Amino acid sequence: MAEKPRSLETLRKELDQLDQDLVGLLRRRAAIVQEVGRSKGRGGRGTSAAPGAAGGPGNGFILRPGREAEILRRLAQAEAAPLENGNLLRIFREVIGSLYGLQGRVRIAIQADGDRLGVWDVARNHFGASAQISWHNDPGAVIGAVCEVPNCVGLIPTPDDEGRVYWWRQLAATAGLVPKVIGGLPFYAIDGAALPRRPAWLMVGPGMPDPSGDDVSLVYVTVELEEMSRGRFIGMFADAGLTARMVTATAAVERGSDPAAGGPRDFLVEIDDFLPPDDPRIEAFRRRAGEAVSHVAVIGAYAVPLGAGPASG
Ligand SMILES: C=C(O[C@@H]1C=C(C(=O)O)C=C[C@H]1O)C(=O)O
Repeated sequence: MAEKPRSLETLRKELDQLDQDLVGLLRRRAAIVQEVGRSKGRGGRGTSAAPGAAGGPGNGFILRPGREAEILRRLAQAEAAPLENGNLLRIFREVIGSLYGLQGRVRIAIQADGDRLGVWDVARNHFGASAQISWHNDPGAVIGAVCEVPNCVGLIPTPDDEGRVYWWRQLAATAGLVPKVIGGLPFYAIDGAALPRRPAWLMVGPGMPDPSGDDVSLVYVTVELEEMSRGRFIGMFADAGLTARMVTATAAVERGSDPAAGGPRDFLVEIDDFLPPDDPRIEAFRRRAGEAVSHVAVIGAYAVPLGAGPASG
């Protein structure tokens, strides 16, 4: 005999009970997040990050995109049907974002001088509806906010060959508080669409990020040779055991020299792997390049977005 369909009243009672159960689980999660916050405040990092990681050891920077990427990757594998996976991820992003406040106040500084709607959506889908967003006209202002405002994360469009604002050079400075790239957005797509491997926006924070297990590092190099083809440059990384791709390079004119005269240029490359600043392969690259390069610096890393296609270029 077929089971008698349950009445609307019974089904709703069951939903009410499940909602109560979910609240109980969220309360438990919130209590643990508070404890993590206290541990960071005591100087514990609560993560297995490299020295010099986000905020510097003991600084207690709240937001750890590497750890969050790990969480989301695990959830993306969870059996959620009939709930769609993108919606599950969105719910958990809201859970994570709404609990930041238990550790302290997180702020998001975004560089957007034109259309704000797209990046607003990206930021809200990631940091949640309670995200405190401020807008800035140029990357320098975003980097300034990251340096001055506690627990502030910057969002700046990923550099490309079109851009003529070389803000990423600031991340290779050798003195003072030097912000680093700590992640990229969007990290997931609610509708399950394929995301580009190189995210459209870079997250900037006050120190090196935590590794997430599948990362791309960004490396800054000043090239002294006038004649340095991109191919030869990338080949020197390969000789050091690193898979590098060119992101962009400064124009000679930006460096205040005569473009016709050539001269040193700053290159931004990305490398498949998480590179701590003292990775021996960076030292190997430096030795291999010799006098051709004068300054090499890891300026951060981002977690490869969920479901991103293979690297190109
Ligand atoms: C709880 C932590 O702080 C933040 C909140 C997280 C969470 O809610 O799971 C994860 C990483 C951090 O951005 C942590 O560092 O583990």
